[in-house]
Amino acid sequence: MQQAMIIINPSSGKEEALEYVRNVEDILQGQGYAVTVMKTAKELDATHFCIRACEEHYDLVVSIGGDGTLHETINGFMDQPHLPKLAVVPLGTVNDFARALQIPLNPAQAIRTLTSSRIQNVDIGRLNDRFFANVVATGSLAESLSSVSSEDKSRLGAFAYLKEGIKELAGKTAHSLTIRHDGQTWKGETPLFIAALTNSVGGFEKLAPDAVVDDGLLHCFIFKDLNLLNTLTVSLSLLLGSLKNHKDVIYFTARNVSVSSTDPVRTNVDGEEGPPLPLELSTIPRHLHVIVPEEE
Ligand SMILES: Nc1ncnc2c1ncn2[C@@H]1O[C@H](COP(=O)(O)OP(=O)(O)OP(=O)(O)O)[C@@H](O)[C@H]1O
Repeated sequence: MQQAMIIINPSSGKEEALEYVRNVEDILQGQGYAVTVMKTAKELDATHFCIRACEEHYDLVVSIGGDGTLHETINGFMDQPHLPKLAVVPLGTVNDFARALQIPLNPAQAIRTLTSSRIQNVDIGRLNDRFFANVVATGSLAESLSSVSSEDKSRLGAFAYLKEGIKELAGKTAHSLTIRHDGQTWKGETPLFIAALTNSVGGFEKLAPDAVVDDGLLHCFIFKDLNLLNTLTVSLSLLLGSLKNHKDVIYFTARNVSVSSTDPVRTNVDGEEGPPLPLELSTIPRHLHVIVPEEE
């Protein structure tokens, strides 16, 4: 019999996660799976549960929660010879991974995706000794992103990040970063560096419109300068999907990127606070096997 593990964060979204578990169990049992439900109680539980699913040769892991739960879940896949398929029921406020894969943001509809026979192979990102699913950001603006409140994210969606960013611009100076890729080195002051695996970052689905989930590439943006005036034009470019053409933005793609600084600089990884610099970033192409909706 095939085995499925449901990893659920009961605190995700508006604490409505548990309502959906019965539904997911019914669908999986209807497909012939023996189902194990694992509820997270604290940080890293999802990683430990997923490691167990790999070691015990589960066929499927279903992550029910926000991007934070998904991030912890995929880190359970690290260095595992057996990888179960992955399914996602998004319950967070941003849900970049689901957006990038056209998994419905409505949980009831996302659950119906579990009956799909379509598997999408998806790149995973490596950051030092851990994985990421969507994005790594660093610089003084990225530091402020970790402090965006859940209330603001629920109320304002992606614009919560713009609000926090604009507030931050008034107060802080840019850090000096060294960014290396493909034999090239960029050195300079920047308030924000972003490396995205998918098109959707912070809920902005057009931030990296050229990013395809299985292109094996990091889509990187260096913001050369963000004063209050050009932030307006950068924001407009962000909404229109033309950020890479903005005069104050450097865009490049790479398979390997390193970022360092002489300053102590923090990072934001998949929407949560990440490790401090230095960073070694790379991709593992098509490493995840994700259940996605059937093509229309
Ligand atoms: N039972 C729990 N109670 C509180 N926090 C938990 C629990 N289980 C896991 N966590 C932590 O909650 C963090 C955030 O979870 P997640 O991102 O899934 O939900 P969210 O905060 O609702 O989503 P979003 O960030 O999109 O708003 C996880 O990274 C995890 O460490």
